[in-house]
Amino acid sequence: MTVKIIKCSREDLQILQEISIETFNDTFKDQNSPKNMQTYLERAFNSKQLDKELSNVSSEIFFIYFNEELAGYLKVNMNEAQSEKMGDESLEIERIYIKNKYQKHGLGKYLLNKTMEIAMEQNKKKIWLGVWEKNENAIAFYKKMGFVQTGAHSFYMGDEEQIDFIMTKTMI
Ligand SMILES: CC(=O)SCCNC(=O)CCNC(=O)[C@H](O)C(C)(C)COP(=O)(O)OP(=O)(O)OC[C@H]1O[C@@H](n2cnc3c(N)ncnc32)[C@H](O)[C@@H]1OP(=O)(O)O
Repeated sequence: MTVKIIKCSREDLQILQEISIETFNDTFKDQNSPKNMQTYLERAFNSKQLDKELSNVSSEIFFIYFNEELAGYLKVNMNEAQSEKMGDESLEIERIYIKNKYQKHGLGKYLLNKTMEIAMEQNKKKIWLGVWEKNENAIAFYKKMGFVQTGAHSFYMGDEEQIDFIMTKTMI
């Protein structure tokens, strides 16, 4: 098996859009109304929004390939690109999404390790993320990777207010 992680640029917008929509749909469509899903997908993954995110120097997006096939992606945010004001010593994992058929092959852990490398290079003290309280699979993954719950915040899925757990890992 070969695994490669490659940083995205603005030229990757269309592929990023496709994998973002596919993985978000697969993860959440069974627990959310079609209307709320549609509203979220259009807001979060429209071309203008993704181009803005790809152009932001305080964010980095990576694709992960498993045996040359695109299997998932990672988005990390630093400084003012973070979704909450966590300060310059923190780094946010905004998204780790692995396509269904590649889950449980260790790829999430590869992306987490990539995040740790970035955090170390940039002397960050903490890595944090927000994860939907009902996303038990991801919560179990992050706990296994050493994250602990440190708070909660609101998140809007369409017109429904949902609770995200904030989970944090302190860099040693
Ligand atoms: C901030 C956010 O992005 S929140 C949203 C997170 N993303 C999603 O929910 C999208 C759908 N899910 C996924 O993309 C993936 O399942 C992820 C990212 C949650 C996990 O990635 P995977 O590639 O499936 O996990 P991976 O195989 O790397 O597992 C790493 C370790 O976590 C453990 N693990 C993974 N999932 C679980 C689980 N549900 N329960 C317990 N342990 C788990 C594995 O056993 C493995 O342990 P090991 O290191 O002892 O071998």
